[in-house]
Order: sequence, then structure tokens, then C-alpha cells
Amino acid sequence: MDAPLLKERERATFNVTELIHLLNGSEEETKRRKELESWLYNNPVFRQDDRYQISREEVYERGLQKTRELVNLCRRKNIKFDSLDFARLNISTLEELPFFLHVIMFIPTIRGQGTEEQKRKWLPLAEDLKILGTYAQTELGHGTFLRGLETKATYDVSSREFIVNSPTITSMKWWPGGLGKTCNYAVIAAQLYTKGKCYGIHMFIVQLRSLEDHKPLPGVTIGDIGNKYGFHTVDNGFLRLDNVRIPYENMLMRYAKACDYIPPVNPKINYGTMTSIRVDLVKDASVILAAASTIAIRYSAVRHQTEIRPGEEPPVLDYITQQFKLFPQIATAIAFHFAGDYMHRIYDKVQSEIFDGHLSAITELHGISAGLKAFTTDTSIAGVEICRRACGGHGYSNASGFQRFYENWLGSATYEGENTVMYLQAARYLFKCYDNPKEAPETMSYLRYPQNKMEWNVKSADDVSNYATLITAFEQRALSKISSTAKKLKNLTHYGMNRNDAWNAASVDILHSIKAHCHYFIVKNYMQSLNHLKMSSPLRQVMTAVALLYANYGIDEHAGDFLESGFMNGKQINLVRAKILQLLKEIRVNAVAIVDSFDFDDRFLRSALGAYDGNVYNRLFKWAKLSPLNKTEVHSSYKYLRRILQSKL
Ligand SMILES: CCCCCCCCC/C=C/C(=O)SCCNC(=O)CCNC(=O)[C@H](O)C(C)(C)COP(=O)(O)OP(=O)(O)OC[C@H]1O[C@@H](n2cnc3c(N)ncnc32)[C@H](O)[C@@H]1OP(=O)(O)O
Ligand SMILES: Cc1cc2nc3c(=O)[nH]c(=O)nc-3n(C[C@H](O)[C@H](O)[C@H](O)COP(=O)(O)OP(=O)(O)OC[C@H]3O[C@@H](n4cnc5c(N)ncnc54)[C@H](O)[C@@H]3O)c2cc1C
Repeated sequence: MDAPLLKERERATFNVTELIHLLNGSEEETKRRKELESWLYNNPVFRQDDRYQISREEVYERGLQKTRELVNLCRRKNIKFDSLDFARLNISTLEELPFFLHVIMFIPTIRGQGTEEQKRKWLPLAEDLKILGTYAQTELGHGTFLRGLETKATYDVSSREFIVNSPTITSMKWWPGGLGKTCNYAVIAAQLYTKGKCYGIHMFIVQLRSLEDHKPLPGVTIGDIGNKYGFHTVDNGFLRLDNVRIPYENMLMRYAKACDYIPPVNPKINYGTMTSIRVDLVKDASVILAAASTIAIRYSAVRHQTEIRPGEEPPVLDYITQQFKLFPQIATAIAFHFAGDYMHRIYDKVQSEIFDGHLSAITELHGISAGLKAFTTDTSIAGVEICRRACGGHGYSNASGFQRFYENWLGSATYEGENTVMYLQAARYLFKCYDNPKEAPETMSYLRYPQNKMEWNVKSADDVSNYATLITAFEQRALSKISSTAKKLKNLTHYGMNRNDAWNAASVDILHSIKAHCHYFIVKNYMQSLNHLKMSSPLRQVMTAVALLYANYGIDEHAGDFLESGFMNGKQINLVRAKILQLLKEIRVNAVAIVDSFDFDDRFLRSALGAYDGNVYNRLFKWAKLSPLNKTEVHSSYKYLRRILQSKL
């Protein structure tokens, strides 16, 4: 092992294993996760060393090979697709496999929106992979505005069938994962028409390809939409349906009935699958940022460059600017880890209420999950890029491992709800609660108390080491934004603008308000989670420093908001900045040990810069030699080079 990493690990002031178990939930959870990973990583099919030297078709084919291996493993070990074990296996592959949508959206939609009879019919087929489905909702012309989707499902009373049709080119389904070449079924979101009337979006099970030879069925035009930023293993596809007939029973009718139409108690229950993925994405944001931080911190501890004092070339991690870039990323990854735990707890609670027929909490769940999905994905996407840039030239190499995270994770700002739209949806709920504070849920209870122009009682750097004062700071910042925006909305409508136009006119302020609210929620949840957790005092000291860094860094990053709220003054902002420098120094000794606690296997990171042993340069050289251009000493294209060299200018 590279000496610098050895020394870094020896200096740690806490027990890494204790933090590994804390982040996993328990020692048993850690053991189980590592056992599952070993089953994957010891299988050569999951190799990735030549990932960037093969074609898109080979990448897709590899994806199917991995799918086959993963499915065989699940069958051998009796791991169900809706189990925590499967979720762990999925994240460990960190590759969106072609059948990914089958598991995370097709099956859950049937489970969530099918009648008992429909579940009995379709779930065994889907869980046993007798059919492979995707979630086909987005169209060429619409992804966000679901009420604007054009695909039609017209009920033919005489034959008790639905005629599913793509009436225009913009109504073609476009983007669904696995749609292009993999899936033979889909849940299709379509406008239900019966007896000449439109009843809005409902979900329909449609067979797309033959189960015999996988050829598209009559009336089905289908294919891959072409190369993208990432998700190369996934055949995101297009689909045009030309009056395809499906049985009446293929409309998912847990909440609505087609014949003599009975509407769902809450039509948004049809949006439930999207909510479940948004909830998952909050924890995924933590994993992605923790992985990127691991690479950047380990590399920064090994990379020696230039001088602080003449004659001494230190590890770049000793530069305060490098710490200022990277330590907040570690803190954010841990903050989002606890936010993800919160989201899953809330989701499970609301799901059990929904299965008991109570749909009232779905609006609150949507309001919270939409906001946190947008906030955590936006922040973590930016954080991965900060980690990459902090690794200089080698961060730009595919050998760094960053591209694999970055190219797939970039999509998270768009899929499962474009982030601006999600922020605005969350804001819609936030301002409703602001207008009716008594109905505000626990996460928004601070809205019940009007903002009192309190002064932040901070006189020294030590005062910004107090969770309560920091939580109050974020609360007051959010309240200040929300109350001034509410005033603006009120004025706009007071002077004659209708509510929708006023909402659009104030939407930039609304965006700032919801972001401030999400930030407040993350800080509060982070600190309260730490307070509830049992841990040794050396570990608590480290976790406290990291949490304080997250909050103080957030104040520094948005100093204008805190000053504008009148809650803080310039002197106090300087105290916050002094505190940040003190925390960077305190965290420095444990930086490598903290990322070791994220406990990523080298075969997950696949990074020459972030490997556990820190042996960066030999790994980089070994990786470079794999380049196809190095198969021969003189490349076959030399004939062109020779002409250039011999040509007369
Ligand atoms: C490791 C990496 C892994 C990575 C794993 C990656 C997987 C990638 C796979 C990607 C899959 C996809 O992208 S699948 C496709 C994802 N597509 C989307 O997310 C579409 C986004 N658009 C929408 O959700 C909707 O159009 C939305 C913007 C909410 C507007 O809907 P409507 O127009 O019907 O509603 P509005 O008129 O605005 O009224 C809003 C009201 O509806 C309620 N409402 C809206 N949505 C709701 C919901 N989901 N649940 C409950 N209630 C909801 C609001 O609370 C409001 O309630 P009141 O205030 O009380 O009225
Ligand atoms: C990798 C990937 C995988 C995907 N997988 C699937 C899948 O499996 N199944 C599926 O059905 N879909 C899938 N999608 C599609 C995805 O869900 C949509 O792209 C997404 O919902 C955004 O919709 P859109 O593309 O129409 O963007 P648009 O909504 O057209 O966004 C364009 C711009 O308009 C802005 N905008 C739109 N509406 C508003 C508004 N009301 N207020 C303010 N600004 C607004 C947006 O903020 C954005 O800046 C996938 C997409 C990607 C990238």
C-alpha cells in the first residue's frame, strides 16, 4: 500500500469499522452487503476495465450478459426483486441494466395500481421474467406535462377492448428504459376515452413483442433512440402504436374502473411509481457523491504537487483550497445519507396507509419527495464535478472512474421529474402549508410560527458550533424567503393578476424559497439524526465536525440570503468563515478514514485514482496500455501520417 495512505490511516482518531456499521445501519447489514457484493465482483462478467474501449452495441450486449448473471444469482440465492438485497445488488453494479425499468417501475406499477386479480395474473409472469416490461409514459412531445400526453386508449364497448393509438408523431413514446430492444411488454400511460369522453391518464399493459421470436407485434413500431450522455447499457427507446387492441382487463383498475367510468379517489395515485423512484434517488445521491469523494480524497492524499514551504512537495490534500473543495462533499454525502433514510421511512409509512385505502398523505409525500429529489440530485451532480476537477488531469481520464458516475448521474436532474418542475411542485405544497399553517406537517411546522425578526445570538466562532443556532439560522433564512415571496404573490393577485400568472411571475422567488426550505430540512434532519444515534465519543467528535462543516459551509455559500433575512450580520458571516477553516483543519487528519468508512469495494469504484491501496501511477499506466491504439507500436493509420510528414506545404 502506498505509504501516504498508510500514514493517513494510522493518524485517524476514530474507529473506521464503527462508522461503516453506523452508515450501514448495523454490523449485520455491513456483512450482508459485503457478501452480496462478493457474489457480483467475483464474477468476471461484471468486469469494467475495458468499458471505454468497446462499442455501444457491445456495451448493451454486456448489459444483457450482466442481467443474465444477476438474474441467475437472484434465483440461486432466492433474492426477490423488491427486496433490500436486490436493491443493494443493483447499486453495487452501478450500471443501469437493460431490464432495470422492469424491476423498478414495471413491476411496482402493477403491484401498486393493479387489482388483486390483475396482480395474480401479471406479477408471477413479471417476477419470473416470463415477460419483461418498461414504464412508457414520456412522449416525444411531452415528458413533464402528463395531462398533455397524447397517446389514446379508447374503450370499445362492443368488443370489451381498448384501442391504444399514437395519433401524432409527438405522441410517440420516447425515452423509456429497455423499450428499444429489450422489453416485450410495457405499462403505457394513455388518455382514457370511453363513450366519447376523456378521463385523463391511466395505465395500460400492452404487449409489444412476440414471446416466441421477440419480433414487434402488428401495429407496433419500436426501436432505440440512439446514443446519449450516459445510460449506454440501457436501450432507451421509441414506440409508436397504430390502433393496437388490448383486452379490457389490461387497464390497471385498482383505483378506477373504465366501463361506466369510476374515477380514482385521488387521480394522482396514478403517479405513485414516479414518487417511489424519487424517494430512492435521495439515497442514491448520497452514494454517488460518497463514491466521488472517496476517489478525490484518496487521490489527493497520494498526489504530491508544488510546494507550501520551499523544498517540501506536500500531498495536495494539505492545501486549504483542496480541503475547502472536498470536505464539504463528504459532509453533503453524509447529510444526504440521513435524508435518504428519512425519505424511505416516510414513504413506507404512506405506502401502508395507501394499501389501507387512505390516500390523504400522498400530497405531502409528493411535496417532500419532489423537493428533496431535486435538491439532492442537483447538489450531488455539482459535487461529483467538484471532485473530478480537484483531481487535475487524471480526473479527466476515464481511468479516474468519475465518468461512469457522472454520465449516468447527470440524467437524475431530468428523469423522474425535471428538477425545476419538481422544485415548483414541492413549492406548491410549501405555499399551501404557509397559507394554512395549522395543516402544515411536521417537516413544515416552522411555518406555524410567524417569522419574528430575531437576531442571531452569535458572538464567537464557538457559537457556530451549536446545532440549535445553526438550525435556527437555516429556518429563518427559509422563512424570510417564503414570507417575502408570499407577499409578492399576494400583491400580484391584489393588483389583478390571476393566481397562475402570479405564480409564474414569482416563480424565480418561489424556486429560491423551496431550495431554502429543502436546505433547512436537510440540515435539521442531519443534526437530529446524529443526536439520536449511539456512537463512541471519538466518532461523535468526527461526525459533529463534519455536520458543523455542512451547515457553516451552507451559510457561507448562501451568505447573501442570511444577510438579507436580517437574521445575521457581516461580522457573524466572518465568524462562520473562521469556523469553516477551523473545521477543515480538524477534519484533515480523518479525511481518508472517513471515506474509507463509505466502504466502497475497488471493483465498485473502478478507479486508478481512488483504489484502496493508493497505488495510482502503476494503475494509470496499466490502464493506458489497454488503449486500443496501443495494440501496435505503429498504428495502422500511419499511412496518413506518413503522407502528412512527406507532403510539401
Ligand atoms: C443509481 C442511479 C439510479 C437511477 C434510477 C434511474 C431511473 C431512470 C428511469 C426514469 C424514468 C422516468 O423518467 S419515468 C417518467 C418521469 N416523469 C415525470 O416525473 C413527469 C413529471 N411530471 C409530473 O409528475 C406531473 O406532470 C406534474 C408536474 C406533477 C403535474 O401533474 P398534473 O398537471 O397532473 O398536476 P397539477 O395540475 O400540477 O396539480 C398538482 C397536484 O397534483 C398533486 N400531485 C402531483 N404529482 C403527484 C404525485 N406524484 N403524487 C401525489 N400527488 C401529486 C400535487 O400535490 C398537486 O396537488 P394539489 O396542490 O392538492 O392540487
Ligand atoms: C436517462 C433518462 C431515462 C429516462 N427514462 C424514462 C423512462 O423509463 N420512462 C419514461 O416515461 N420517461 C423516461 N425519461 C424521460 C423523463 O422522464 C423526461 O425527460 C422528464 O420527465 C422531463 O420531461 P421533458 O423531457 O419533457 O422535459 P421538459 O419538461 O420539456 O423540460 C424542458 C425545460 O422546460 C422546463 N419546464 C417544463 N415545464 C415547466 C413548468 N411547468 N414550469 C417551469 N419550467 C418548466 C423544464 O424546467 C426544462 O428546463 C427518461 C429520461 C432520461 C434523461
